[in-house]
Amino acid sequence: MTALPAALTIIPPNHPLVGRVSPPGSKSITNRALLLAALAKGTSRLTGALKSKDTVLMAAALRQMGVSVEEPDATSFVVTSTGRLQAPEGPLVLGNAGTAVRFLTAAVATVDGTVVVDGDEHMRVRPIAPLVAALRSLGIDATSESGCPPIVVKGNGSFGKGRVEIDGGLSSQYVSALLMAAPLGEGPIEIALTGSDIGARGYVDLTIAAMRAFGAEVEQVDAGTWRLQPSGYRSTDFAIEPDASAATYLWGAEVLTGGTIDLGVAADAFTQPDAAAQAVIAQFPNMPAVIDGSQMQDAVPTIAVLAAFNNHPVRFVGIANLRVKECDRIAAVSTELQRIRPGLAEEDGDDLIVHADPGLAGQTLPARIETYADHRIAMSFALAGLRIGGITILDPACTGKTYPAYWDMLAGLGVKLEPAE
Ligand SMILES: O=C(O)C1=C[C@@H](OP(=O)(O)O)[C@@H](O)[C@H](O)C1
Ligand SMILES: C=C(OP(=O)(O)O)C(=O)O
Repeated sequence: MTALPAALTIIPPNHPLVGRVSPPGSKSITNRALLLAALAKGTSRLTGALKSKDTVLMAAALRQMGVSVEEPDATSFVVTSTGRLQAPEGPLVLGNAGTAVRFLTAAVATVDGTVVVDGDEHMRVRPIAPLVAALRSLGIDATSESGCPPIVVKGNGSFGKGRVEIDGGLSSQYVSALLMAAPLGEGPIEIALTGSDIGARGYVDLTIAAMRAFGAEVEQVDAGTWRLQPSGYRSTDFAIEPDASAATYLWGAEVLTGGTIDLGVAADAFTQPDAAAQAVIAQFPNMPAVIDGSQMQDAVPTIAVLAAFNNHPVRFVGIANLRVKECDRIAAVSTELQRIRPGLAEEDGDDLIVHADPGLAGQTLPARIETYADHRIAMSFALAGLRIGGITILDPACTGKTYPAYWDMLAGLGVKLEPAE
């Protein structure tokens, strides 16, 4: 679909969804690899990469800082760098890409000059104060007036040395950001977790794996402490695996329609945390009564929409973090499920309860789903439209953040989509 309409109505298919679909490359790994390649001297070829709003913004920011980022084909980036980022002309404007904003806020401290890291109106309410405080404790002149972007970083060309503490309770991306910048320090840097535990630890594991692939020395001192040597990075060729969060929509479409979709990759071959969702989705329509979403946060909207069709209610716990994603996802999922049918979901503190009703499938319940500029709300509620007639997704183009081909993918599986006002 070239130009997407303001809204799309999904016509429930009268057949199981069957076919072969390759999910796009991982957003998390693509944005790590782009940054690490830019911090390495030489040329790195990244294959299997995601080309979407979040990664295009990261690539553009790196180009602004003097890095050559070429795009020989639809899934590759070729990054050539001196290994240093140069001061950009204007601010780095990064939309609502949490990875780009958080990772670059730390990395630009290695620039000799002033860098403003900014995002759109949604990003400007997503917290970054813990990361700014950690940078300041390393002697870096970083400031954020509101505790959210924009952040002004006045770098002196180095990332400092010594010990830094970080509370990753609101976002694991703060920890990943410090880890990736640390090999550019003046000396060894120790990063220690403090306060609340980090949300999804699997993202830190992804970070460390990517850093090691680019030649960094990362030593795990204990469960919450890492020691980094000032090794810098080595350019390398790097293959990016498909996106596990994107895969959750395909696993969901399969179980909801009784179909078989071949992703070309087994669930246990992913290294991303959201792959854990497959084992839960595979239990549909008898998914557990309590699901801890803390280690598969981006999959929670997918599983919550499936839960509406489960044989019994589901309580999602460990998901407080979802309130500071692209939107408040606990409120959004609850509100939009209730738009389909009042009483279908409720918030209980920071838990989300979905009151399942297997009888929903096959009904027509017209609902215009508000998506809050959040790709995951659009993609997960589209799944409801596979079994309920009358589901209209507003602003379908918002899936471009991580999955621009989402609607084409559904159409390719035989799902009819009708433009709506
Ligand atoms: O490091 C990453 O790539 C990500 C970490 C998670 O965010 P938080 O660490 O902010 O919870 C996740 O929700 C996001 O989509 C990607
Ligand atoms: C939370 C997400 O993105 P980010 O934090 O990278 O903006 C997401 O993709 O679900």
